[in-house]
Amino acid sequence: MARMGALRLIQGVRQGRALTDQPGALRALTVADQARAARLAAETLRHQGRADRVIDPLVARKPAPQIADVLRLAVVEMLELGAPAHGVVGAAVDLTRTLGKRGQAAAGMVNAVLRKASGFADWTALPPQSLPEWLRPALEEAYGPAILTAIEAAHQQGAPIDLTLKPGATPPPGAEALPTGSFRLHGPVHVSALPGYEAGDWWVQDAAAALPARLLDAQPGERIVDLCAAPGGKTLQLAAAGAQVTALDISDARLRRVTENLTRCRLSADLVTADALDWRPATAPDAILLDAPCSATGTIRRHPDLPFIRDGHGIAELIELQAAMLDHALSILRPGGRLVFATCSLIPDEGEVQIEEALSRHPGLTVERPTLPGIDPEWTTEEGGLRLRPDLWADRGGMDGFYMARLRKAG
Ligand SMILES: C[S@@+](CC[C@H](N)C(=O)[O-])C[C@H]1O[C@@H](n2cnc3c(N)ncnc32)[C@H](O)[C@@H]1O
Repeated sequence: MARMGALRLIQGVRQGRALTDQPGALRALTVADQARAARLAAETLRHQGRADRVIDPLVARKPAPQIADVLRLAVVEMLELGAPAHGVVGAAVDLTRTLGKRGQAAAGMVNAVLRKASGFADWTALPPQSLPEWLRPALEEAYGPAILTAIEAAHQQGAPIDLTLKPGATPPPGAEALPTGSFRLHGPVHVSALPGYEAGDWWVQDAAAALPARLLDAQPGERIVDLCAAPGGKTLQLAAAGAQVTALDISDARLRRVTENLTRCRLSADLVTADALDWRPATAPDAILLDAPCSATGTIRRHPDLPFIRDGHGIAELIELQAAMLDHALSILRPGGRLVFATCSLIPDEGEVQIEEALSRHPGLTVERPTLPGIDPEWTTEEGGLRLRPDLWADRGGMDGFYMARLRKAG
């Protein structure tokens, strides 16, 4: 059942739907099978390029798309996840037979190909899944071929679970303390069963995603606006620091997640559903966090479906939206106040270039260079921002791609 569920999820991705946005695909499965299906689908997409390198020389002609995905699922299950070949091959043949006439006809081929594939010896030596053509050239230009390859290798590794702790809270047993203040859990974890979850002592947040709020350095009693707040990881950090937080988002549904997170963590903030492009507070805030909507290309290691469901369209509009949000945010900030701009993107036009252009549009605006614990000076950029990439901290399990900069408005 889990394999059928995984195949359905992958078919959804082929039609442009995110893995996490297919509520119907796994409805008939047990909770355990849903988890297995989701993992199998994600790992198959993460390793699709390598699976194809194993399969392509073994097939006489290109299989139909659904059959190709059955082959990929089985190859990844055997060679990456270490499942015994006998069971996987049999299940893949059965699954193929359920796929109508074309499936009935392909069952023998699937059996033969997978039997051969199960003996493939050099799986770990195969190059990782390449980034798609809509993204690869921009990243190659920005970082060069060696870093691009390291980024692709980091995507293949996936992502551990990082936690941000409330001040004074204790991390769950076995969590590794990271230099920037987050804690990291290695291996499969059932997050809501861990000590401290019910008490709201911590929340899940990638170590890189925790840095924009640290860079803002909220002080107790300060009025701070989190302009794109949902689901609320950064709102929780600002509220935990004792600031008076207004958490704004355009999506009511997403703001409900912020409420749930605040409630679990026994923290509070004022929630506002509004468009960050025209909302004006009654009193100018001391500081603003602008975690702007972006291409999310820094999160591919967590979302291996992203390269397949996007095609690069819409990025130019996002870049315009980010600049407009930045201008409006500066207009509502008090004179002398600070603003952290952040995006979980690897594309410089959504990061470094936004800040360079904002500086030229706003005379008197300055960048304050980051001086946070655990930050490598090499991560600081020319204009004074922080560029984080998935290949950094490779020996520790990487981090999400992010850009952030702290701006100071003229007094
Ligand atoms: C990158 S996410 C924010 C993540 C959040 N800061 C966190 O740490 O959990 C971007 C958010 O911007 C919101 N958004 C998009 N356009 C917006 C707009 N015009 N005004 C306000 N929020 C907007 C989206 O609904 C989304 O929740």
